[in-house]
Amino acid sequence: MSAVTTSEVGHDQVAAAAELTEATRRLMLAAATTDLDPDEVRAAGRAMDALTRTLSARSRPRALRAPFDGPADARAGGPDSPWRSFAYNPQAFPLEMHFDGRSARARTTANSLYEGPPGLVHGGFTAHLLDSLLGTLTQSLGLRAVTATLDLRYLAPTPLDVPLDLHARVVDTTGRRTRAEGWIEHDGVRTVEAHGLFIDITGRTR
Ligand SMILES: CCCCCCCC(=O)SCCNC(=O)CCNC(=O)[C@H](O)C(C)(C)COP(=O)(O)OP(=O)(O)OC[C@H]1O[C@@H](n2cnc3c(N)ncnc32)[C@H](O)[C@@H]1OP(=O)(O)O
Repeated sequence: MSAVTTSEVGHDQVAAAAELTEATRRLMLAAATTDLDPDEVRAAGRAMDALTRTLSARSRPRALRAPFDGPADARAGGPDSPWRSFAYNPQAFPLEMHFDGRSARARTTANSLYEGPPGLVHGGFTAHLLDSLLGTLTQSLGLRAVTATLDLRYLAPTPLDVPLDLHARVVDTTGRRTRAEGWIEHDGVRTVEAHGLFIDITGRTR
């Protein structure tokens, strides 16, 4: 079944979905870090199950998603016009991206939900962040491309709970192949860098 995009539902429904997604992320963090007594934790779990039943009364087959042109529209608004990735999917790590020429940047903080080694961000989540930033940058340039390769170098530990700066740029495009690179830094120290190859799938039906 085809995905439902935000261009197919009303503005207020889109806004409500974004608010619910943020509330769900707050709930996930609270659930992961609560130190309440066992009885209170179980009561909270029952309350959550009741909410799950309420929300499931009418469902879509997939999470609501942004239309393909969304990042390009944000780019057209200039570097001060942000694009918010994963605004309707609480499982994914959201990013507020800014595009400028063939570059993109974002600033975020990873909380306890993204922990790998104690106090540090899991390498799978930093890969997710860089794939999102590089992939959305290519998408913002109008390329309908998917990741063919993503080479990562974990240079230094990426800490939780502090501002992380992400950068990406398109290196070149030849035929269907676009190469892009990006990195994450904290306090001027580069912790992860990525080189990606994105292949244009224009014309492919699935
Ligand atoms: C917030 C939103 C996030 C947005 C960003 C998310 C990005 C993603 O995560 S996308 C999901 C992950 N990626 C995928 O699922 C892709 C799965 N793979 C595929 O669909 C296909 O293998 C695909 C499209 C990459 C290539 O298949 P196909 O269209 O048949 O291309 P094919 O004809 O084999 O190759 C095309 C060109 O790419 C090259 N190529 C393809 N794959 C690779 C590869 N892995 N390494 C190097 N080169 C490759 C080929 O050599 C060929 O080059 P040339 O044109 O110079 O001869």
